[in-house]
Amino acid sequence: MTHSDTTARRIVVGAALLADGRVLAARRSAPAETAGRWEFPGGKLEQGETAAQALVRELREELGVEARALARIPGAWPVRADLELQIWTAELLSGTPAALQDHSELRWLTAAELDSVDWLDQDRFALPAVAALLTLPAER
Ligand SMILES: Nc1nc2c([nH]c(=O)n2[C@H]2C[C@H](O)[C@@H](COP(=O)(O)OP(=O)(O)OP(=O)(O)O)O2)c(=O)[nH]1
Repeated sequence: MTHSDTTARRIVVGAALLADGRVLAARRSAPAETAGRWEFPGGKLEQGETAAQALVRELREELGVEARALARIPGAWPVRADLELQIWTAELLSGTPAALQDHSELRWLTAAELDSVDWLDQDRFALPAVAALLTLPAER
């Protein structure tokens, strides 16, 4: 292990919350540099937390829902020198998402609508994978 491994980036997990062939996009309300841009709701992992646990906690805090992480979308994208974005698909267990904290608007987007909002730069890398998931035929 090198020195840079031991000072590894912190991880921010974004949730691609899927329901009825749509994914939830959230418009950030702060800070000024990113306000108005769209993202997958989520946040930084806290000490000792897995990405799946952080996702559940953040969606509870930010959207007021109970959700479950499903699978990680392959890839990791640098947000800053000390922070990298990972995106997981997730499903709603209960509740209706509301912009309680950190967001000014929520939208459920189909694959065709994914390009209709101004995503944060790093999130754009994950959009083709999200679009592919949204266009899969239903399992049954
Ligand atoms: N949550 C989230 N953050 C993203 C995404 N894409 C992206 O570049 N980011 C950036 C924005 C922020 O610089 C950082 C996450 O910060 P955050 O403010 O959501 O984290 P947090 O809820 O844990 O808040 P805090 O500890 O800083 O108070 O990652 C994304 O899809 N979701």
